[in-house]
Amino acid sequence: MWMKYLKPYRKEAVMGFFFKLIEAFFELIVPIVVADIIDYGILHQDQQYILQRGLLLLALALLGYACALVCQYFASKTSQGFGTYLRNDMFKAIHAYDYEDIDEIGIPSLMTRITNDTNQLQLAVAMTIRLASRSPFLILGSLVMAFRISVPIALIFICAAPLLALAIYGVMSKSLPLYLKIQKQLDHVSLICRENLAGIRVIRAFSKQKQEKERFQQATQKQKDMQIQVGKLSALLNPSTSVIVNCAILVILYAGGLQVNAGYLTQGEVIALINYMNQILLSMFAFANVIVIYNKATACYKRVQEVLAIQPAIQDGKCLIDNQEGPLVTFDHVSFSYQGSHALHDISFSIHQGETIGIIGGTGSGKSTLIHLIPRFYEATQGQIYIKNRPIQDYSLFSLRQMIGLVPQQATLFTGTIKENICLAKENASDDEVKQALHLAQASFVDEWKDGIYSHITQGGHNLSGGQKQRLTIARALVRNPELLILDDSASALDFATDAALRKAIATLPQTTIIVSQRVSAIMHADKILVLSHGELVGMGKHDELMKTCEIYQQIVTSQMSKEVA
Ligand SMILES: Nc1ncnc2c1ncn2[C@@H]1O[C@H](COP(=O)(O)OP(=O)(O)OP(=O)(O)O)[C@@H](O)[C@H]1O
Repeated sequence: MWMKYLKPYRKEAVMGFFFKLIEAFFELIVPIVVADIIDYGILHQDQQYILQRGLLLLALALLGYACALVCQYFASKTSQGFGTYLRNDMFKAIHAYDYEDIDEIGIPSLMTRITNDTNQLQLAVAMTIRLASRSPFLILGSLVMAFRISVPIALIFICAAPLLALAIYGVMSKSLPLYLKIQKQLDHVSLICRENLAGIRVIRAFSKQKQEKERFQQATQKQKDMQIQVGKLSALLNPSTSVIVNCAILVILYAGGLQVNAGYLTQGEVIALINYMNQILLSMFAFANVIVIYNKATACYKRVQEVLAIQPAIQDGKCLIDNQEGPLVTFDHVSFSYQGSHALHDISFSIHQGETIGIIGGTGSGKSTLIHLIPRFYEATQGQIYIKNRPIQDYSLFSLRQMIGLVPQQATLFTGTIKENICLAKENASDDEVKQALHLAQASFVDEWKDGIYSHITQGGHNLSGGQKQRLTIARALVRNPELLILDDSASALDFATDAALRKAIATLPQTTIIVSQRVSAIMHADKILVLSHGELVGMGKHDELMKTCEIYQQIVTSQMSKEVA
């Protein structure tokens, strides 16, 4: 997977790698130049030489800095490009998901995966370019340089380097699992945060601020404790490695001193060896950091891969909806379960063109599930659904969904103007068409606003009342003149008068309509009423027929209509 997303940026990645190696190469030369200054410039009091070498050091530093900048540029370009490409692909994959897949992973998890997890992978890419090449190069380079200066002293390096690696490994192996736990705890903290921000009105309405603050405090406290624990462990790293490095430097000084006295080494070379020792230590630290990032990235990689691996089970058909005769929708012994739990059982009915169908039933009886099968948000587990006498799977999803104007139970609006929200259903709807749809949906309140249909809707439609939001979503479904209008309990926030006016307006339209409602008054005049109970179709017919034949319908009517009708 990595390679697919890195492929378009491979030139940049190679360039970044290359410039980082040049920078490391300059770093390796510095101790030699310093040694020259000590051995020749200071020994012979040659100020000209010291100045020249000093300028060379400055030039090396500037060149190194320039290379680091160029590498940073290419690393950022590669990692940002990689992240963007990956995120776009994930977004595309999520949009193709069936509802079932979305239910399974969950929206908060999808959000974390597309934001945090991809960021972590992006960081791993950048760090691979910036550090993964530099650190091993510097460690090996320093060893080679040490061997070039003095083989016996280089043997001290050979002993010290594995000890250093061991000390770093010891601390890392203990702290890495903690880093992963911290990452999970961070997910938990952000989940509480998101839940609280999204549900702030509910929390205030039930005066649950204190409990929520405590819940948040507990989560952040746990995270703090874990951070301190990992901090304590990491704090061991410095003293332990310093002891090893300083012991090694002591031995280098002692053995180097003997070699200087014997005339095998110069003072400058001893200083260079000490510098190389320090470089090995710093490079090992940097490499350990890369390993931490890789470990975090591995966990994220799995989560990202899961998102990309899901293949939608619902396949697109090829046919377009035409003007064929026959019932618009037919359910033939349809059953449906959510991951094994039954929601609909053996449902059969037909809806003819131009009819108004009412669906009623208790909470959780399967009303929404039933209508979600018509646009193929979910696929029937058993039985067959036909649209105009053709199996629903034959139709292209686009054509099928274009035919339907669905007003979901929860009114969802997007940031933008009212017109932009309405035009979601019909891209090029004119102002007049939008106004007409608003008028039909009893949303004429928009006319009274200063900016009319160009009034702004804030995120989630928070500047509108529940009833206003519902009417706008109804207008959105109406603007495209759908062949089949489905209202899923979408007038629940309207007062009785507005609800009645809305039904009257809709009844003047030629399209087929399905009204799902808990209110008998909303469906009692329908051409056919379906009564659902525990996922079963327990009654079907007109109001008067059901009053005689369906006990559950009678119960619903008596519980609701005693005051209104009787
Ligand atoms: N996404 C889902 N995953 C798992 N189970 C679900 C899901 N949606 C609904 N259910 C279950 O399926 C059953 C039918 O739910 P459905 O939403 O269709 O009922 P409903 O009649 O529309 O209820 P309401 O009138 O309260 O909206 C319920 O038992 C519910 O718990």
